[in-house]
Amino acid sequence: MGTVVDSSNQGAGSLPTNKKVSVIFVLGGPGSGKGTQCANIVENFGYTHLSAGDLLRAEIKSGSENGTMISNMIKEGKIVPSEVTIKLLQRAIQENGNDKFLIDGFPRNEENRAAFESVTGIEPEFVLFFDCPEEEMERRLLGRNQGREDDNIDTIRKRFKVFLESSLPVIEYYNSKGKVRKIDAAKPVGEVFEAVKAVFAPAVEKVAA
Ligand SMILES: Nc1ncnc2c1ncn2[C@@H]1O[C@H](COP(=O)(O)OP(=O)(O)O)[C@@H](O)[C@H]1O
Ligand SMILES: Nc1ccn([C@@H]2O[C@H](COP(=O)(O)OP(=O)(O)O)[C@@H](O)[C@H]2O)c(=O)n1
Ligand SMILES: [Mg+2]
Repeated sequence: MGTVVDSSNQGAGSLPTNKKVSVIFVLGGPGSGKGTQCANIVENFGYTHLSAGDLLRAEIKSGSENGTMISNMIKEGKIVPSEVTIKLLQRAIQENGNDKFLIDGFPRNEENRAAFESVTGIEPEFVLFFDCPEEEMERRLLGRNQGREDDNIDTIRKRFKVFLESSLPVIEYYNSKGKVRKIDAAKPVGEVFEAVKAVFAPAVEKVAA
């Protein structure tokens, strides 16, 4: 597949159709509140929310040939090969009229990160990182009640391990590039959103004293 990267388009990315988009990666452990806060950001700042997990679950439901493989990986808390997830993300971006996207739960490992960058040419504007202790995330996941096959204690433990071993290094990578905006996600939803708003609100110019 051909990758079209317009080198004059500094900072923003290009997809193979050459649609120029601005992307924010929304990362954090399972249950840290990514989906909840993305809904708030959509309402207030005009982004389109793309959850990698939601796209994978929709792919299972659609009866796709990859459905069984995806379903087995989600039940084990494993990360689906990036070519599958990236195809779903690319399609969702191309089908949408918006040019501003929150990509939630992706990239989850180095393979996700490197493949997305080389296939799409997109670099995130920044990474929103929801930092939350495991005990709190566990409590939230066990109370989520969305009927998810992976919200059971065995799979939750596996997901935490994958987060520490594979996803945190991606956050570290972006941190070393100065791109991470870390949020204390252990607080109540409204307080977390206040911190999120401070990241999205346009910088106020400092007035010289
Ligand atoms: N700040 C918060 N305090 C308490 N519960 C929360 C908070 N944010 C989200 N939740 C709840 O925790 C669960 C997981 O949140 P969700 O947004 O689905 O997280 P993620 O997408 O990171 O897994 C949901 O039931 C949600 O309502
Ligand atoms: N980039 C991604 C995102 C999710 N997934 C799979 O989908 C599962 C659920 O992801 P999710 O983002 O919906 O989960 P939460 O962090 O919202 O609880 C993960 O545990 C992985 O099995 C993946 O394989 N690759
Ligand atoms: Mg989620």
